[in-house]
This record gives sequence, C-alpha cells and structure tokens, in this order.
Amino acid sequence: MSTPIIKVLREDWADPEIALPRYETHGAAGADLRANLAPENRAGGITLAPMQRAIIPTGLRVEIPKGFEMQIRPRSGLALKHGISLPNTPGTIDADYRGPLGVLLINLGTEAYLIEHGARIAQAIVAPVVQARFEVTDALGDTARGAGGFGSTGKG
Ligand SMILES: O=c1ccn([C@H]2C[C@H](O)[C@@H](COP(=O)(O)OP(=O)(O)OP(=O)(O)O)O2)c(=O)[nH]1
Repeated sequence: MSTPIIKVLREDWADPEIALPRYETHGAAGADLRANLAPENRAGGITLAPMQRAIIPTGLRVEIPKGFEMQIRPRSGLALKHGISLPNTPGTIDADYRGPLGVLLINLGTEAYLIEHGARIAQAIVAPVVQARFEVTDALGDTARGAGGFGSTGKG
C-alpha cells in the first residue's frame, strides 16, 4: 500500500513553532499530536482538574484521503503517570471532516494536570476503513457460537 498523504492546514492563529504530527520512531503506529493553545492560554497552559475534560486544540485542520480515517488515542505514559486519557478513545476523524482537529482530554487522575503549549497530548493513527452496506434480512447464517456472547466460552 502506498503511503497515504494527509494534508495539514495550520489555523491562522496557530503557533507555527509547534511541530506537525510526527512519528517519533521508525516503527511507531501513532504520530504524536501537540497542544497548540490559543494565544491567551499559551503562557499559563490549560489545567485539568480531576475528572475535568476539555477539548485541547491542535491548531490544525486535516484532509484525510478517502478510504482512511484517523484515530486519536491516549498516550500510555500520560495515562499511567497522570491519568490523562480520552473519554471518546479512539476519537474518530472522518475523511470528509474539515473542521478544527481537537483532542478531547479527560483527567482521570487524582491531581490537577497542566497541559502546556506544545505538549504531546495524544497520538493519531491513520487506518483504512471500508463502508459497508446494511441490508435487512429475515434470517442470519448458522454458526457454532450462535447467540453465545459476553463470556459464554467460559473462564481461562
Ligand atoms: O477527538 C475528536 C473526535 C472528533 N473530532 C472531529 C472530527 C470528526 O470527523 C468530527 C465528528 O466526530 P464524531 O463523528 O465522533 O462525532 P459525533 O458526535 O458523531 O458528531 P457528528 O454528528 O458531527 O458526526 O469531529 C475531533 O476533532 N476530535
């Protein structure tokens, strides 16, 4: 598969010094997204109290090629050390979305956490998608599992 190109537009107000999403290692699945805060929040950052959530701007808009999506996922280190996660993980960025790319963060930790301007707050995974067709039917095909679910195959 050839490398999909994501077109990235910086907002007029965004700080151009903040790096675009990038893969930190050769084999990384996710490209780190950075907070690009509004000018009035840059000095002080944005503090998330325990259980508080907020959309953190990236200062970017993207054009994802048709047939792909972008998933926004938490960074494990932030989750482990500070309880910073995404209530909508994985956030879905649709190929036809042209609005601001925001990262919805939640502080699941017990202490307030400061999001600094330029901080790496989440990671973006680009993944192929297919759109299925949903068809009504009167009967579904037989399987060994049948209607068994929710732990029906037992423990261990
Ligand atoms: O973490 C996220 C999740 C979504 N979006 C943007 C891109 C996405 O394409 C759009 C809509 O997201 P989604 O479909 O998850 O939201 P919805 O609540 O179903 O809204 P809509 O009715 O607009 O589809 O919002 C973000 O910027 N960040």
